[in-house]
Amino acid sequence: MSDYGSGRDAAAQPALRLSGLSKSFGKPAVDRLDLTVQAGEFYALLGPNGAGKTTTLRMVAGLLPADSGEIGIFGVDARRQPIEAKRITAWLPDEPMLYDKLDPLEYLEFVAGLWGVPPEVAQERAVELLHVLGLWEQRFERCEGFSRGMKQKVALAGALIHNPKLLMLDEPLTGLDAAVARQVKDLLVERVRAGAAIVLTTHILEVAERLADRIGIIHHGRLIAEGTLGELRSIAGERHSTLEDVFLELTRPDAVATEAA
Ligand SMILES: Nc1ncnc2c1ncn2[C@@H]1O[C@H](COP(=O)(O)OP(=O)(O)OP(=O)(O)O)[C@@H](O)[C@H]1O
Repeated sequence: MSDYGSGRDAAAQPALRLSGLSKSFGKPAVDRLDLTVQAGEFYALLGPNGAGKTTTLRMVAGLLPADSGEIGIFGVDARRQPIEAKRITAWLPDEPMLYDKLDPLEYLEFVAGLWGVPPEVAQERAVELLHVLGLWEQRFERCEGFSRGMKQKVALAGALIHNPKLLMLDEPLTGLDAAVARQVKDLLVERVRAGAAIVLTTHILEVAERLADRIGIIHHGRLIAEGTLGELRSIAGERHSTLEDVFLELTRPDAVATEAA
């Protein structure tokens, strides 16, 4: 059974449904974006620099007000019920901020407190996350002395401490060495298997190719293609065999928008 099921209504709803989501900073950054991700699905959101990925994730996480459109998270209207939506959503920014004077255990205790997680539950989850992410030995060391990858793992643990059902992860694997990246990937796959949904942005196309159930390509704030790797290959044309080929074909400046646009 799913670890995340909380009644029939939540189970029947997509984990994330964006409809006509828009945000402009003078010019459109996200432009009438429609996107649906199901529970138990690993979704990779790809796009060139400045395509609108981070802006999209920040709106879903409730950190940036949308200009228009709808954001549904397991049936919760995130624009009208932001607190309820945040309770079930994790947000990992591309450059996470930690409280450097805290050690990982203290940090997780602090974050769990913000979410109102009961201390005994928080303690159990913190122990598990620190073990899974290979941070147990460093649990009493201040984060200020940590490498970037270690800080990234502490931030990820913090993002997961309230057992969110939807994980919005902005470049979670960038800059991690192979061993650390493997730990993080394994943890994410395990969460998806347990019924959570993940939306992950990455410029590492191999990550999307290997992990994602579906891939969306965003360009100029619009979803220009979406599907499994096989489906994207047929959209781009059969001669494009790798995701890199497909991505470069679909996002080249003179490419014609596809059916997903
Ligand atoms: N706070 C802001 N103020 C003004 N413009 C912004 C702001 N945030 C994003 N933008 C603009 O919105 C567009 C989309 O940016 P966004 O950060 O969402 O892209 P991205 O796909 O995440 O890019 P990258 O892959 O480089 O991280 C860009 O043109 C960017 O300059």
